[in-house]
Amino acid sequence: MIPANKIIVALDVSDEKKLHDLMDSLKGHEVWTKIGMEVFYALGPKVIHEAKDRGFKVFLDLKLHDIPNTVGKGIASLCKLPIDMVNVHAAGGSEMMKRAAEAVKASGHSPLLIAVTQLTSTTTEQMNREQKIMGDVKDSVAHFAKLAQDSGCDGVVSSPLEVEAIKAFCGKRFYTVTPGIRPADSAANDQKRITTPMDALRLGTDYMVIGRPITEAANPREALEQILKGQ
Ligand SMILES: O=c1ccn([C@@H]2O[C@H](COP(=O)(O)O)[C@@H](O)[C@H]2O)c(=O)[nH]1
Repeated sequence: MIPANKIIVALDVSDEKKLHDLMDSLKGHEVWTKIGMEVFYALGPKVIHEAKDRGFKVFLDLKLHDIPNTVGKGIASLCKLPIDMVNVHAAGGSEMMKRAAEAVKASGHSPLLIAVTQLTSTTTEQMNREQKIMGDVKDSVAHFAKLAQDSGCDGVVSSPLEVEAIKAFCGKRFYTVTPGIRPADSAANDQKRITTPMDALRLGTDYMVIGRPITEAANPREALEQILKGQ
């Protein structure tokens, strides 16, 4: 069994009716919802209120990555919304993450500040070739996790495959938020560093982010309930 409050459902749609139907289909389960670029850019900040009104915690996943001043002020604006988690890209650097952390603190309601390490769609080979970061992707993730922790973030986004390394490096209380979750019978799509929900749980993830295996299922509620049962 997987505790519902460890699951963050990625509401990656741009159609308003589809969004409402999805949120309604999840009602009654203690899952979080994730508002990402697709839905936020299409429908705007009201979607956060709509998720909160239905009783869901909200992870606003806009992955800010810009100069420190812009990110600090951007995070300050986002913290006026009733969000429970927000994020930046660790590759933006320590000064940028520190400004984001200061903005969260100053906001008074303190959503968790999470930094993206290496996207779960990135392989070691791609990272070596395109980013010119040598070595294994796990080492880069652990490096960015420590940088994020030292800069005042509460946790990181990584694949479940890196959770043990992050916890060893940053301590058990540093949060891990892990997309790249695929039930055994689901397509990987563009995700590269993946595990099943049960393996993510065994590896010690704090929150697992699941999108298409639920949102593109014929019956999203049933798909969620299968995952909760550990199937
Ligand atoms: O490294 C990352 C960071 C964020 N994501 C986001 O998570 C969901 C995953 O959706 P699936 O449909 O389950 O693949 C999506 O919103 C991404 O933007 C990520 O996948 N990897």
